Amino acid sequence: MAVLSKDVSTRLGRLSEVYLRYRPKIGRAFIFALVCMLVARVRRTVLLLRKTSTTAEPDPDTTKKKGKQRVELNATFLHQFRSLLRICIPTPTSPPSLLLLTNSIFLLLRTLLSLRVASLDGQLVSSLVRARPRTFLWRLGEWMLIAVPATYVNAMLGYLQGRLGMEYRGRLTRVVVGEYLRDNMFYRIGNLDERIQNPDQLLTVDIAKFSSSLAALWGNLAKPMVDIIIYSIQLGNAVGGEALLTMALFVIGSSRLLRGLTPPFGRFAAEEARLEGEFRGVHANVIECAEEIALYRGHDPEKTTLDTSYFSLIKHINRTLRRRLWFNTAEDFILKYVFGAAGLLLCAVPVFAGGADLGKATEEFIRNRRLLLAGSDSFGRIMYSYKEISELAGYTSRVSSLFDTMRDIEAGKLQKTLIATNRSEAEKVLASRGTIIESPNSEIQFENVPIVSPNGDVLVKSLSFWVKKGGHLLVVGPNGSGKSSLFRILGSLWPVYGGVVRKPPAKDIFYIPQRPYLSIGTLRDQVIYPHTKKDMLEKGVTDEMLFDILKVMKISGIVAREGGWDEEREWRDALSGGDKQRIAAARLFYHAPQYAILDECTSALSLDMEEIMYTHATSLGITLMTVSHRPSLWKYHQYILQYDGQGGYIFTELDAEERLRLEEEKGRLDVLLARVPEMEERLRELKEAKGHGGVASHSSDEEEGKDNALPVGEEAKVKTQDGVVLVDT
Ligand SMILES: Nc1ncnc2c1ncn2[C@@H]1O[C@H](COP(=O)(O)OP(=O)(O)OP(=O)(O)O)[C@@H](O)[C@H]1O
Repeated sequence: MAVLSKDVSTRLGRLSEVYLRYRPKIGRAFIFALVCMLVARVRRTVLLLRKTSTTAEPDPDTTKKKGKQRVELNATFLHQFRSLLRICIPTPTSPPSLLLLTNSIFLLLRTLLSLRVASLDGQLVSSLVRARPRTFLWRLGEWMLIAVPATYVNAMLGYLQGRLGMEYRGRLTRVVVGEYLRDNMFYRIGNLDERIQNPDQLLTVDIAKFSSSLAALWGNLAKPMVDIIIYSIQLGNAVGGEALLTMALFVIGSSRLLRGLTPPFGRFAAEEARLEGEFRGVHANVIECAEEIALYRGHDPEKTTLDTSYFSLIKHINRTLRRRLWFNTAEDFILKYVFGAAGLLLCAVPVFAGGADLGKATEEFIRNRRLLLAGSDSFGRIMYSYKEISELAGYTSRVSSLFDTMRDIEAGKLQKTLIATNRSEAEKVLASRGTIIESPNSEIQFENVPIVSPNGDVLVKSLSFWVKKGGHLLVVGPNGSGKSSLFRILGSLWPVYGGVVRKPPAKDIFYIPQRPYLSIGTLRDQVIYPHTKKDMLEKGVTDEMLFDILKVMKISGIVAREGGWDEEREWRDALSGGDKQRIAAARLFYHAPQYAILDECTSALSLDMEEIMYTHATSLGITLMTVSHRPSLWKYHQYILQYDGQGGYIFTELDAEERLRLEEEKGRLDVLLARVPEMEERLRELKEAKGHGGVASHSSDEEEGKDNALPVGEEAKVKTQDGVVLVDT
């Protein structure tokens, strides 16, 4: 037994002799193997991404399901990310590229400074162990000298990251807002499509989060990668390639384990952003409709809605926090303690391999330990970045969904739940397209145009009518029959699903809606909207002329009352309903377009103000298209488009004067007819009273007629009561 063990130990001794003799070569071979492994891994990833990125168009079915979209680090993410990145960093010489380059230089500087500090640390401890105070003081001085650039570099890194975030945000916001406000996209997103629920949240919070997350990505991912390579080379030289390879395998294994344990942070981030948007939307609604809610005393239902929305949000955040707690525990355990122990083992290799004196061994141990700590910190950052990239994927998916939806809407690919009873017919109608032609003679003409709501409801199957200059049109019909929808088509808010629409350019048609819109700005801005003061002056209009316009609508007093033309206020709350409608009328007079659509815009005006508005508008040469239920407005129109509410309509010339006279006649007759039973009763009573007076009955008709005649006094009574002649006696 003893012989055997002696034999084994001799062999081990020889083996370690061989190992020590060829150690540098073995180390180099292992480092080579490590590099080959890394290259193979990167190549495999790139190939996989290339293969999948060709089919990486976002899946509409997945994006359609609100809040349930898959957010993963896959080819779809890369595809969306690349599109957004092209906006954030358009060219290699654009300002964000230069900022990124500066950032990278500072990141590299920090790594080099860290290397120097690691080495200095080792030398400081070594001089302590060797009891050399002079060397110690020199090294300490050097250490303090390095601290100056090191602190500056750290501060610069924070500053550059912030600047990068702002640069990305500015570029994205400019592009998105440009698209959002082009061609009424803001209307179409909310009304014709249902994919984007809270564009305001996307445009403000989500873009900001995406930008800061993207700005942090470079520092959290690229820098640790560079660090790991540099530290690995340094460590490889110190502890040998074989130890490094063992460590690398260990790191790869545990990182896989951690990745497996990572919850879907991307989906969590996207869902949180969506719920935040909903919560914000409910608050915005309370602010917007404060007066109505207050007058209805609707605080309880509003509170319930707010509570429900907030509860959904915090429920989600709590769930995310719980998942984060378990993940952070596992992450900390693996990264700090398991890696720490492995690192200590690794640093101990050169010490046990022996040879060096105590001072040298201490110096190497401290330096290696420092390098290893920095390396594991970098590795930790990469692992942490995985979580951050997942969140970035969430924001990427949110911001991209806005771009994708806008692109689809532009191409006419809308997604909206159909409520129409005949779904297949609705789908057919929505899939077809009509023609819009700019009218050469500035006339408006609809030829067989269906009026279809965005939900696929066919309101009018095929509508044909025209409006010529001076031929004022009245549109009437039951509620919800499609009167306003006609003008949505005319204003290009809704698509034309068939037939031909001929119309003048958009600038020639002015719209005054049911609810007068008052913008954020000065009193002057309210009258000239959507013009600016500059436009107004270019048009040759002065404040005095605006004042005269207000005088027509008898609202010029508002200028003094509100503190002058340049006064800014929350006009929505500051003006009464009638004031708002008079301002809207003044706006019409200021623009004096060829055509004006007046959609129930005089409901808060008195009859005399209404008359002033209509007569002044016609005197300015504006052709009016009015939607109104008020018979008092009929006389201002020459044509009528009357919906029957069943999909049918009549378009005909309107003899307004005659119609109004007949209407008044009919009204009077209705009053008389309502009094007939009462009068009959009264006559019967009078007859009876006369009978009781002892008058004998006569057989001849003539006699009877005489007997039944009312006494003069009674007849007069009836006349006085009603003010009209009821019975011609
Ligand atoms: N953005 C929209 N999305 C879906 N459906 C809509 C939209 N806007 C209007 N509708 C629907 O289209 C139909 C016609 O609406 P429209 O506003 O044209 O009615 P209207 O005849 O002007 O009614 P009212 O006299 O009450 O103003 C209604 O059933 C309405 O619910």
